[in-house]
Amino acid sequence: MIHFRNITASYTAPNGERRVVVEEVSFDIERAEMAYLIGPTGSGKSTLLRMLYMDHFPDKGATQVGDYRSDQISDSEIPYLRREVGVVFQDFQLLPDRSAFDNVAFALYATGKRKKEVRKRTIKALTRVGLNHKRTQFPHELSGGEQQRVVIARAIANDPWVLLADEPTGNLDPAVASDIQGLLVDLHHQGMTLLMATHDYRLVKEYPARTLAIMNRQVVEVDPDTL
Ligand SMILES: Nc1ncnc2c1ncn2[C@@H]1O[C@H](COP(=O)(O)OP(=O)(O)OP(=O)(O)O)[C@@H](O)[C@H]1O
Repeated sequence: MIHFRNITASYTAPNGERRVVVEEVSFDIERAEMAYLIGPTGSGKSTLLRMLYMDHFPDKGATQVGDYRSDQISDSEIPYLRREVGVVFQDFQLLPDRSAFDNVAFALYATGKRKKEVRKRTIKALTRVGLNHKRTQFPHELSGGEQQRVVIARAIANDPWVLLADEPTGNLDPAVASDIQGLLVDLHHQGMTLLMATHDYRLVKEYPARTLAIMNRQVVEVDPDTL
């Protein structure tokens, strides 16, 4: 499960001024649950996700992801936490000079897996996203939607129990965005915990799920039908 417990988070501007993003926020995401995170630009959606893969730490309170707590985790444990957490961003961040296969395999080699295991997991992940037949192609030979499928394959190759998606469809045409959202929802139906930051209320309505909104530094539950 995921816990946000009394989280206050901020950034310090170059002039030293502290800008509070969220204040005294608490909520939980159960294992195998799906939830959207919505809110205006700059409201703190990415910041909440970053606090789950421990790329940003709260000033007050603690986040918990599985067995890892932000106030107890050591630097050396962070890579282990990140094996349990798949992350998908809007900008695909694929290596341009590597094939789809190698982009996924690269992430697995980084965790010290052997060649045979890497190959097995890479093919499994590319098959799950429907792109194994294009595994030898380079990112520039793939459409935006296909590139995002490779990114999702890379994120799930380590079999994480939770997927954090930050505007994963933000750069895609509406029809392709729906396809990718459908793929993420399928993964959720297969048991993946999914927390997704989005601006795209159309997708929230198309694939309704628990919806959390950041408003005035707080996180509140909203009814997706009212969006
Ligand atoms: N590294 C940083 N240093 C300083 N301020 C930051 C940093 N990252 C984010 N911020 C500020 O924190 C606030 C929250 O940013 P965040 O990216 O979490 O919002 P968001 O809801 O994800 O926005 P968007 O919808 O535009 O992606 C914004 O005011 C942003 O300018």
